[in-house]
Amino acid sequence: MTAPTPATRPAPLRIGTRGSDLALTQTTTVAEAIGAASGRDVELVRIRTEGDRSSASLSTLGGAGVFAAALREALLAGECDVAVHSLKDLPTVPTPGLTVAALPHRADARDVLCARDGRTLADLPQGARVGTGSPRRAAQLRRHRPDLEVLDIRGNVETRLRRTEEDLHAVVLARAGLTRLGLLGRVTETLGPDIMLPAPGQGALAVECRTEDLDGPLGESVRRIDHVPTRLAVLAERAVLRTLEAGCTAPVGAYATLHDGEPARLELRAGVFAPDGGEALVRTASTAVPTEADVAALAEETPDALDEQVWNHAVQLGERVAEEMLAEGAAKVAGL
Ligand SMILES: NCc1[nH]cc(CCC(=O)O)c1CC(=O)O
Repeated sequence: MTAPTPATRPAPLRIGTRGSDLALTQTTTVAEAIGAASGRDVELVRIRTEGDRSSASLSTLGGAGVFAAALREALLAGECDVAVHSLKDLPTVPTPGLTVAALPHRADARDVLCARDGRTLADLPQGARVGTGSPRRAAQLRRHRPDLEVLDIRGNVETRLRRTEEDLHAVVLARAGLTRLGLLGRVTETLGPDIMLPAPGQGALAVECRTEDLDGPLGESVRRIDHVPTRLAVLAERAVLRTLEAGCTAPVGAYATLHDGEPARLELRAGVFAPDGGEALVRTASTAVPTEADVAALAEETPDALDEQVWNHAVQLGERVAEEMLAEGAAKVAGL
């Protein structure tokens, strides 16, 4: 390869990231993908966030998006050009001036159990102590195993895993995070969506940039790593969360999958769970969506029609399911 002359080579894309091991591996993967897809140089910029500093319980920390807020401020202030977030930690309310330009291919969205002695949820000892900081996971654990003692835990993935060698029998974590950290060996059971409905957007990353950069070379570079099936699925999942007016720590789960065919079908399962594990309201629904090939053709010919002809199908599926759930008392069940 011949190096372009320095005068014409654009400055590296500066990609903002949180400093945790998980955030760094995630951002490195995205940075490499953008670099490979666009041929541009990329560099990582570390941004410290309140969520990383505080050891307070996640559900008591200043509300939605503590992890995302500092990264977004850095992006708006021009300290970086692109921010990489875990989608499930991103509030559904849009930030003026910022746009999620790419949702790359998502990893396995499911939750997993990491237990002592290779145990599964069904064969944990009576009254076992299980750690999670997530009201959604706690409610579903109690639903299947009312005898468990569910403890609120915090900290990064390694810290939480270590507790299974100390005072806990098990912890529940996102499979995607363990995959990225090379820690899949610690998984003793992958929990299906019928047992543990994942958080909306779990396993997906969101690549955000300033809206003003969308139509330029930066937007063009980032959009290359967008993945249609992921975008469809997470739009439906997050529409559930938004319509229920629930935050990212509410006991709400949603999981959508795309099934091939002519037309393709997007299937959504959504649920709200009473914190004590007593009640649950779970609904499934599906809708026809254009095939990936049709979406690619539209993106080429009439990109302005994508919202109307593609993405709205997913959003409306999520809204419809959430509205049905609200009519059946979802807000009361989940304590929203
Ligand atoms: N809330 C913390 C968080 N944010 C994203 C992930 C994992 C990866 C993902 O879901 O994208 C995790 C850890 C976990 O829930 O186990």
